[in-house]
Amino acid sequence: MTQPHDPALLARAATLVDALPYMQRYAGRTFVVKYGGHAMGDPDLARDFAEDVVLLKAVGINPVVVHGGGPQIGAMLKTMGVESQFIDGLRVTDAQTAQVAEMVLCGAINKEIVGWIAQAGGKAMGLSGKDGGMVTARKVNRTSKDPDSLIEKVVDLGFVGEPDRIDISVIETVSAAGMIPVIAPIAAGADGQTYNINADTMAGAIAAALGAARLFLLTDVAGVLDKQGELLTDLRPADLARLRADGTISGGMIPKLETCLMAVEAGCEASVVLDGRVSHAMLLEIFTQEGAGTLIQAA
Ligand SMILES: Nc1ncnc2c1ncn2[C@@H]1O[C@H](COP(=O)(O)OP(=O)(O)O)[C@@H](O)[C@H]1O
Ligand SMILES: CC(=O)N[C@@H](CCC(=O)OP(=O)(O)O)C(=O)O
Repeated sequence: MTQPHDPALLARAATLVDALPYMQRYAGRTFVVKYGGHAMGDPDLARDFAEDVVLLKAVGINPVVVHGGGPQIGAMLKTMGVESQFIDGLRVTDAQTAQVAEMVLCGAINKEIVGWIAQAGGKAMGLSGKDGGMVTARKVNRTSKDPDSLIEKVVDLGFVGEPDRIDISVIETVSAAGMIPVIAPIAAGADGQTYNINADTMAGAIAAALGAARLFLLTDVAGVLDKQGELLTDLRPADLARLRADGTISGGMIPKLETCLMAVEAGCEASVVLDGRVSHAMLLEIFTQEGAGTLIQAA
């Protein structure tokens, strides 16, 4: 028998041994992973993402995937000659747009992710907030101040919703059956109407309801960056308020961090903003001491 003295082989074994305490710590816990529409464009990254999720399941963690698909909804609407308007990062959604969002998110995208997970050797179950009555949505309204009169006006976003009530039994049943739930951010309201939900918001609410050990938001930057462009590795609620007040965070990062904060204040142990453009970023964050991205914890 040959002795494995090859340093490269020993390094591989060391990597696995280093991961052992993290596997033991998280076995049986739930991780909610938000996979955004921008990250889906690259087939190599999609394969790596599916492998990460299947690996988590194989070591006894319960991954729950919530996906977006904003660019794909936009592309479909464009072929129909419809332009979307966004307010605070939310797509103003009329009845036709809600129908297209449901078709794109619950159809092709959801099944594509289920397919990637199958390719990686896992079993996934595609769902939306409607399935099994998992999520009941309520309508979102925004207010804006009229610059002349300074009177607050309600801005109607149409059929944009946010989770109002979450029944976690469907997710738990699917996970307990050895499958990975893959959830599209569409839900019905108490009135039976279909609502389009921002995928970060959906993931945060589900992570809170499940008391998840981690909420991962995969995006297209290294994490939350300071004004010099350096990665901020650890943030607490007071830091977030300061970064917002001094303009360090803007645009899509504002609702993303609001979601992270809401999730940790409502029962999820920590949220992480991670670079979805980096292969296996999630494994590095979970199974190495160095971690990756920005970790957000409650005070
Ligand atoms: N301080 C910051 N650090 C990192 N990204 C920031 C910051 N402030 C604003 N952003 C912007 O937030 C974006 C991520 O939000 P968003 O575009 O909504 O992501 P996604 O489409 O993945 O949900 C980044 O691409 C970046 O342009
Ligand atoms: C209300 C609202 O804005 N819904 C989003 C849902 C998809 C989404 O959030 O996708 P990403 O994560 O890829 O951006 C939309 O219509 O684009």
